[in-house]
Amino acid sequence: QVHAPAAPTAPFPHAASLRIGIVHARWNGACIDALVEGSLKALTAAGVQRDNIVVESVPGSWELPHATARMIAAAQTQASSAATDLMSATSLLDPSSTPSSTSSAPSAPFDAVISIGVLIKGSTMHFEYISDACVHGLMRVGLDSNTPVILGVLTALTQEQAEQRSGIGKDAHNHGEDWGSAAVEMASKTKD
Ligand SMILES: O=Nc1c(NC[C@H](O)[C@H](O)[C@H](O)CO)[nH]c(=O)[nH]c1=O
Repeated sequence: QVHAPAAPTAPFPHAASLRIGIVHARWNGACIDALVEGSLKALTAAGVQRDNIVVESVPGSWELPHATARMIAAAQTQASSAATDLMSATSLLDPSSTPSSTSSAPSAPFDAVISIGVLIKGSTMHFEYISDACVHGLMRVGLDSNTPVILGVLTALTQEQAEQRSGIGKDAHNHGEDWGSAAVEMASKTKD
C-alpha cells in the first residue's frame, strides 16, 4: 500500500488561527469514525484549535459535494454580513457612532474543508456512479469556492481495503491523518 508523502516538516505558523470544516458521510460508520478521528488528530497535532474545527455529517457520499459547498458558502456569508454589520455600526462618516451590539468579531470563512466518505463496491454499478459524481463534484466545489477541499473519499473494492485505509487492522494506515495534514498545508498557503 502506497502511503502519502510525509507532510512538510516546516511548522505552519498560522495553524492556531485556521478554521477547518469536516463533512462526513455516515455509511460504513466504523471506518468513517476512524477516519474523522485520524483527521482531527493530525489537525490538532499541527496546532489547529479544536474549537476552530466544525464537524457535520450527511447520509452518504452522494451528499458530500452539496454539503461541502453549503458549509463553505454559509461561513463566507456569515463572515461578510458580520463584517458589514460591524462597518455599518461604526460608520467612518460618524465617528461618534459605536457598534449597535457587542457582536463578536466576524466569524471567519473556512480555510479548508475535508470531505470524508467510504464507498465500498457492491454487486451493482451504484458504487461507480456515486464515486465518479462525488469526486468530480468535490473538485468543482473546491475550484468554484476558491477554498481547498481535501478529498477524503475511500473508493474501496472490499470491506478489508476500506478498513486497511481507515487504520483498522494489522499494519493498517489511517488516511484521515494524511487528509488532516493536507488540510493544514493547503489552508496555510492561503494565509502566507
Ligand atoms: O451505496 N453505497 C454507499 C452509499 N450510498 C448512499 C448514497 O451516498 C446516498 O446517500 C443515497 O443514494 C441517497 O442520496 N453512500 C456511501 O457513502 N457509501 C456507500 O458505500
